[in-house]
Amino acid sequence: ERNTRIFSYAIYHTVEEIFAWMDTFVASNAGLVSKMQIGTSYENRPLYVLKFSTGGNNRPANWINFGIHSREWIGPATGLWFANKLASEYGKDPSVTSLLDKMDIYLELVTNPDGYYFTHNENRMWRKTRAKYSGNLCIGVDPNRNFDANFAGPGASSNSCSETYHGPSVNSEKEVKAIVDFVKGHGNFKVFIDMHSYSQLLLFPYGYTSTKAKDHDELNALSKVSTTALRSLYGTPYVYGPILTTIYQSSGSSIDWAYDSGIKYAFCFELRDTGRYGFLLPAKQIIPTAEETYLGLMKILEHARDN
Ligand SMILES: O=C(O)[C@H](Cc1ccccc1)CC(O)(O)C[N+](=O)[O-]
Ligand SMILES: [Zn+2]
Repeated sequence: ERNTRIFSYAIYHTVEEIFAWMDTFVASNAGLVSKMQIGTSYENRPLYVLKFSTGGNNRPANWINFGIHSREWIGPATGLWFANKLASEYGKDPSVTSLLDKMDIYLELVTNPDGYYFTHNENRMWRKTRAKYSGNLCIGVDPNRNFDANFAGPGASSNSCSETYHGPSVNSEKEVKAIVDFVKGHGNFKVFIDMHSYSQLLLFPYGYTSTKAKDHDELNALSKVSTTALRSLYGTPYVYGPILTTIYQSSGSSIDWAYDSGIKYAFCFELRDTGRYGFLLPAKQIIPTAEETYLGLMKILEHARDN
């Protein structure tokens, strides 16, 4: 019988375990962290966001979401570790402290809870939401094709059985609409990061066009700084660049929408590995992945803090 329930960051957790952890984490960091609900999923699970704030009113903010694709388990696992790291470094690490004295940080640790539950109980390789639409042959919409950014364009599928099915309409997915409404309603986000796996890439807009983003040079230079910091810990190599030329063409993605909504620092991390294990990254790589990613993330957040 386990008399001390210590939460391990070195294993993958179920959605129930993560939700329980959130309440303990918030309770033990009450002055810094609060839990918000931005909506509910298709199957009516809560869409929770952890808010890190040291005061002020609607301060410039950083958004990071994890696990929008449910089979990418390293995302939420990295997010859990990152949340704990931020809380333990505030008041100790000068950079984290100055970041949180000036900006808020919002973390959505389980962005697709229905899909995440499904990967634990039915199909480990599930990617999409679990939404059913009458007239569709298959279940699920790719949430990373459901945003209002050249919706239903090339790099998204109209076939409900496709892994990149864009859904019946823009923001049809409750999990997507909740993010859009919250981010737009807040109106003061400077950073929008969507954490994915795998491939070891740092991507920035655009995916729906070969036209260079107006901030291409700054985002490219920042990507170099971020991936260099990430690689400094364990030598993990990342490739960086615009979505279209670095991975492939895609329409309706979260970061293209965020960027076109005016959030300049819009990035997607494709975490470890490069295909040996792929989505089935062994749990022993969770903490090393989280530690190296923290270094890369901090470079982006520090840049936003200082510019
Ligand atoms: O197809 C995707 O949504 C991501 C690539 C991506 C990432 C950001 C914006 C547009 C596309 C790749 C992945 O993380 O889903 C891995 N995969 O292809 O399964
Ligand atoms: Zn993904």
